[in-house]
Amino acid sequence: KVRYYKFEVKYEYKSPDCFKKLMITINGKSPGPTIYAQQGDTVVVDLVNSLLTENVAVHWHGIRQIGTPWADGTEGVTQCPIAPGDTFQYRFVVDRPGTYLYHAHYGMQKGSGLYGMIQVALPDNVTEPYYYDYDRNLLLTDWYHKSSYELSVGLNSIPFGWVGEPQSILLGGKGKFNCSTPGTAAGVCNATNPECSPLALTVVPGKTYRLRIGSLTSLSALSFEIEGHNMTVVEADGHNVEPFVVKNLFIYSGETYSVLVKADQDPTRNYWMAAAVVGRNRTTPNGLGIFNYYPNHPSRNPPSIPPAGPAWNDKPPRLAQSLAIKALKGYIHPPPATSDRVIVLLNTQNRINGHVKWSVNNVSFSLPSTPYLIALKHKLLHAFDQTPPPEGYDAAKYDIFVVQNNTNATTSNSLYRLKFNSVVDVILQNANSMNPNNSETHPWHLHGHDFWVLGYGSGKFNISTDPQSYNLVNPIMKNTVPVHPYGWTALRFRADNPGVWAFHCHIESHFFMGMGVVFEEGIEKVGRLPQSIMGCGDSKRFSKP
Ligand SMILES: O=C1O[C@H]([C@@H](O)CO)C(O)=C1O
Repeated sequence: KVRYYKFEVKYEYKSPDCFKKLMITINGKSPGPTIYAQQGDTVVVDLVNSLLTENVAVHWHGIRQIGTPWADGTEGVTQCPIAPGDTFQYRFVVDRPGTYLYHAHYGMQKGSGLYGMIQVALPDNVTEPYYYDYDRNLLLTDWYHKSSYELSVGLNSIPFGWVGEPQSILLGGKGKFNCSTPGTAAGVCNATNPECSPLALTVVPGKTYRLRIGSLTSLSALSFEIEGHNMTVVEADGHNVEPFVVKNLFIYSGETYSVLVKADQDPTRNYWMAAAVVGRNRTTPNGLGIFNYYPNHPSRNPPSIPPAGPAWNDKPPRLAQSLAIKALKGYIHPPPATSDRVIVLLNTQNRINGHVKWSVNNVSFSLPSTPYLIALKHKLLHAFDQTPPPEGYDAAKYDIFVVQNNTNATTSNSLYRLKFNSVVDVILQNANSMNPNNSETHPWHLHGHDFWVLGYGSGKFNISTDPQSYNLVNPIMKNTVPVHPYGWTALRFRADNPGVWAFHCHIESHFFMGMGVVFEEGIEKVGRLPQSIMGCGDSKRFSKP
């Protein structure tokens, strides 16, 4: 079946957290419409760029784009940006059931509100290996009052202007900024604006809900909880997991989870839903919503104090959750026992020509003006740096626990070329940032694939001993995974999807500052590229019919 959507993308004044600012909406809303489809369907989205003076591109996060690498929506990698006034048609098959996301993938536009969720149902007559009465979704985001332009100019300036902590956390696009915060200009914040009434999720007492939770924060790692209720995690990034019960769910930007929640508490009242920042010293108030027991009024505040959330710097429970996620028996995709290539990616923050950057093996990523997919397919080899990026770093000499100068860091748009169908291991190695005693959590997202998560560890990855601890029995497959502070995360994937695929930190500002790499595989197997992706850089000449 074909699922057709028309998305009109434009700027509007909105007050999602009571503070009025320009934001990007889809058909007048943010989050945009949820895309509903069934496994095997073709999704068609006609994206109308009504931003007037701004380009756009939309990425379908978690959809592998098998056979349609040009529909991945990654500006500079798989397509030229969509110019104002243009309509671009995305057409792709959703080949796996589960919970996915979509969001802008052009500059730092995601942070302006261009995002939503994708739900892919099982084929008829196939049921989930768990029971629920109703299916709901919830998108978590963080929210800045400055425009994404102001934020990106700061990041690119000397001296460096950091984006700082967001002003609000939004649940389903709604939050509540305290309008009496000092420095808030008169007239821009209105606490009684109905646009910022809290999100209410209405439940019928006694029923079990499958709650599909996705995070598309620009910066924040979150802990989500529903006051007084346990949640049973059953799905992660579209894969069934061995169920485990949590009181609070840690979720990083780019991840999705399904949890089962039973409305089994006192039905005469409502309960708080709360999302708290973790991993960074939080100054953002917790995002709140109402878990509304029918027939209580959805706007009736719960009688209790909202949950405070866990301490931001309590790391062990976060690592423990990562380690708890295992593929569900009966749904295990066994990984290949060995790999053909191991790429170690050292994540560092450093200064290049006075600019603060993030680098991978001392290379800070920049996008070429001709998208790689077009450059490689049409052999425009001058379009990007042909020097292969480093396979690793000098682990014997590098102390990950201290601030390092990394004076050899450079900016480059080179990419990793993978042998088609080879098995690749990627080790994400975290390190100290430019601030003493600080290492951050980075959620890394791979386009075009699901990867096996083979393991997590603390400290420096040891290539001769740590692989012995890999989980090759029931590892989960995911498309986004955290690398914890001063830790490592080991992934394996098969380079079997012809195309060019970004792999990057899903923190908007970190990717903007260079924290990413690109993989190419099987470019010769990619079919004829559509005209519609052309028109920028050296691809101008192909855009003429
Ligand atoms: O990229 C970043 O820069 C700041 C800080 O390290 C410099 O002010 C921060 O917290 C980041 O994540």
